[in-house]
Amino acid sequence: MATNVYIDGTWVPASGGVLPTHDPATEELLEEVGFADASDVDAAVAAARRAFEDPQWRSMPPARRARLLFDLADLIEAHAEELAVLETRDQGQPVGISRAVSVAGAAEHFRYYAGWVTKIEGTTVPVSFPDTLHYTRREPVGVCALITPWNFPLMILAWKLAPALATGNTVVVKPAEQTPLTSIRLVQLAERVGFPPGVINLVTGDGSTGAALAEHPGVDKVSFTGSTEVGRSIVRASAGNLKRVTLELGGKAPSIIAADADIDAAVAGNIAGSVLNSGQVCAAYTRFYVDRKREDEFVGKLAAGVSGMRLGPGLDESTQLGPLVSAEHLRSVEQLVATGPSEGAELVTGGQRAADRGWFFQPTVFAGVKDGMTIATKEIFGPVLSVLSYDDEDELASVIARANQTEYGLAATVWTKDLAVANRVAEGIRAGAIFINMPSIPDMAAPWGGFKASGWGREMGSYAIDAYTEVKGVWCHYGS
Ligand SMILES: NC(=O)c1ccc[n+]([C@@H]2O[C@H](COP(=O)([O-])OP(=O)(O)OC[C@H]3O[C@@H](n4cnc5c(N)ncnc54)[C@H](O)[C@@H]3O)[C@@H](O)[C@H]2O)c1
Repeated sequence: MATNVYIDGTWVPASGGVLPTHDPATEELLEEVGFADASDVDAAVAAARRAFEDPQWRSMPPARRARLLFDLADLIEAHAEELAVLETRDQGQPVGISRAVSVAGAAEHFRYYAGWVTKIEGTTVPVSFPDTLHYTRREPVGVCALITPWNFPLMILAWKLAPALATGNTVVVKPAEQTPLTSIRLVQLAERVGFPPGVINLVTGDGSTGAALAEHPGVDKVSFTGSTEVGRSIVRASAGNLKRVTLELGGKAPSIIAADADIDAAVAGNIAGSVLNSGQVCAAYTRFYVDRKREDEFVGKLAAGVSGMRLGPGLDESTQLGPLVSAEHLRSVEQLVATGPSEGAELVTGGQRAADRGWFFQPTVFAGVKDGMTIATKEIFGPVLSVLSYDDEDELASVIARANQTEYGLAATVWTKDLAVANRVAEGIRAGAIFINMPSIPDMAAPWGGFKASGWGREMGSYAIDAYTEVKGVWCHYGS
């Protein structure tokens, strides 16, 4: 079954063969899934188009569409443990994170957008043309390609699928090749809920499958979460028919720790905000700008905190840090970490692969990091924390300027008891989400997305309703 793709309500063998997916904790082959080629993508897009035009979906009463999404949320919860274990086996994250963040987050996302379905309203507009009523309608964009990454595969698919369906679109889902299993399972659950055939299609495959979707003239919108580099190629590929494009891309979030911060709370919160899922988080805090007066204390406690964390397989309930997702990603983290000492940073703890078997990497802290160093500028996407420093709070403007010296702008955080400092940082940092005295946590009701090269558009809340709809203005002349 896993080697099949889901097109027009039927599981059919993929035309491009199979792709392996591995358990990152053991390196063992977990399963082979279908490798969809361009002909599968064609078929999936055609099915999504037919379903989009079919009155069975197009004219489905909103309350019925809402019911489908509520039912899917319930079914996810009914299969919560199975999904959590599957996510951990495929992705590596500790099973507690799979339960509390990935699965619970996915179910709540479907429930939240189920609530929206019956509340997507237009407006009336007081146009100056005489005897004329102007009103707006919100209509679905059409066929949406949902292309997802490997770090939170189930939850990020929910971020896209729930609002896309809530607004009446049809979709072709393309999960990351490293972690396709929970996306396949989610689509199987959606099938049981009773979405009409063709509303949801799934093509597993690698970047070539994603590229075929991004280029396809039958796709109206691409919603992509992944690397900034691939995001750029999606924009280029989408130019042909000027697809709508939403991009959630990379990050290099700064954390500013003021002299008056409660250092114990700042250390705990920054650890939570940086090494969750072994740092494979787009909004992970990675650059720590600490007032020099508190630097030694902060570095010491940060290093003690991360080096005391339990590394292990995600299925072990006591594990706090799981493996990285793949051998390739482990190599990339190792290479970037190696630049730290060679460019003059002080390695305080970690810095090495943590086991011979499984793609584990030690949580790593560097001190004495300078702004231009590779570890302070490149997205590492691993448990690697770089501490920089600044001289005193009069320099807040310059700290903000240094924190802004990055192509990214997804998230940032500040740790202080002074509300004026907190709000100056919130105002000055060019990023889509600023967390004051707290770890970075997305919430389905709040906008999520990046400034600069961290992306285009916003997901979540009412912003996702905007992202998956077109606005139509209707002019109605009723005079003689
Ligand atoms: N901003 C956010 O909300 C957010 C959330 C999670 C992850 N991310 C980012 O995702 C990245 C890690 O994920 P990744 O390594 O899976 O990203 P990636 O860009 O390598 O892959 C993401 C997806 O795109 C597909 N893909 C690859 N090449 C493609 C192409 N040319 N055309 C179309 N699709 C293509 C992949 O198969 C995969 O499904 C990090 O940069 C991280 O910051 C961002």
